[in-house]
Amino acid sequence: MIQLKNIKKIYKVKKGVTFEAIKSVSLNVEKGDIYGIIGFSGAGKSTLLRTINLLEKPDEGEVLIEGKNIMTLKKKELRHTRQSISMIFQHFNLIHNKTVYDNVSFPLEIAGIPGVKRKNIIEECLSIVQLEDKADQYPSSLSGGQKQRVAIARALATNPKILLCDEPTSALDPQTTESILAFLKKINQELNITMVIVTHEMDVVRKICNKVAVMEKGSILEEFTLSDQQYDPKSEIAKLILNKGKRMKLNA
Ligand SMILES: Nc1ncnc2c1ncn2[C@@H]1O[C@H](COP(=O)(O)OP(=O)(O)OP(=O)(O)O)[C@@H](O)[C@H]1O
Repeated sequence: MIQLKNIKKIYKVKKGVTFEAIKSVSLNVEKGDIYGIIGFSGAGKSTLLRTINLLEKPDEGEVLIEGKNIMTLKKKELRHTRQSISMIFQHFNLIHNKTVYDNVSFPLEIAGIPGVKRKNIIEECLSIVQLEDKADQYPSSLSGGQKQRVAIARALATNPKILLCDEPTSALDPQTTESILAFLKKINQELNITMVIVTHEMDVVRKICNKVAVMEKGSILEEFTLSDQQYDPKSEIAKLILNKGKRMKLNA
C-alpha cells in the first residue's frame, strides 16, 4: 500500500550547513495496517510521515502508493493521489473562524463536490465521530478530544484510503486519548483505512498498532509485528513496548 524506498531528507540549516534528518529509510505498510512510528524527539518521525504525501519532498528515494511512484506523477494525477491520503495533527489544525460543519466541508469544496452530495458526506462524517450535535459550533467552544474528532471527520470527508496521524493524542489527557484511539481503530476496521501513526507514546502503539518501526537519529533501528511472540527486541523502546524493558520517557 505504502512503500518508502531509500528515503533521504536533508535540510539546509544555514548557509553551507546541512542536516540529514532522514538517512536512507525504507519501510513497507500493507493495506489495513495501523503502522506506528515511534522514537525520541528529533528522531525524524514527522519528517518521514510527511514524505508519504510529499508534504516533505525527499531528496533521494521513492514513495510508492499502491505501487505507483508518486514522485514522478504529473500534477493532476498527484492531486488525485493526495486526495486519497488524509492527515491529522497533534494540534488539530482546524480553521478557527469556521464552524465544525464548515471545517468538514472545506476539503469537499476544494474537491468540487456539489451541494447536496457534500451535505450528505458532512453529516455522515460527523455521525461517525458522534458530533452531529456540534455542527454549528466553532472550534474554540470544543474540548481537545472533540477538536480531534472534527479533524478526523474532516480527514474522512474525501473518502481516503490512507490516514496519516502525526502525534494524534499527544495534546490529550489519557481518557480522551483512549476515546480517540477507539475511533481510529473503528475507522481502520470499518472503513478499511490504512493508517500510519507517529507517536512518542508506547501505549498508543500497544493499543492500536499491529506493526511498529522504532526510529533514532534519522534511521529505523528495527521494525516488528506486535503479535509476534518470538520477536527479540533490540532497542530499549522496543523492549518497553513489549513489556520487556525498564521504564523511560521518550519526550523528555
Ligand atoms: N524545516 C526544517 N529545517 C531544518 N531542520 C528541520 C526542519 N524540520 C525538521 N528538522 C530537523 O529534523 C529532525 C527531525 O525532525 P522531526 O520533526 O521529523 O522529528 P520527530 O521525531 O518528529 O520529533 P518530535 O517528536 O519532537 O516531533 C530534527 O532534528 C529537526 O530539528
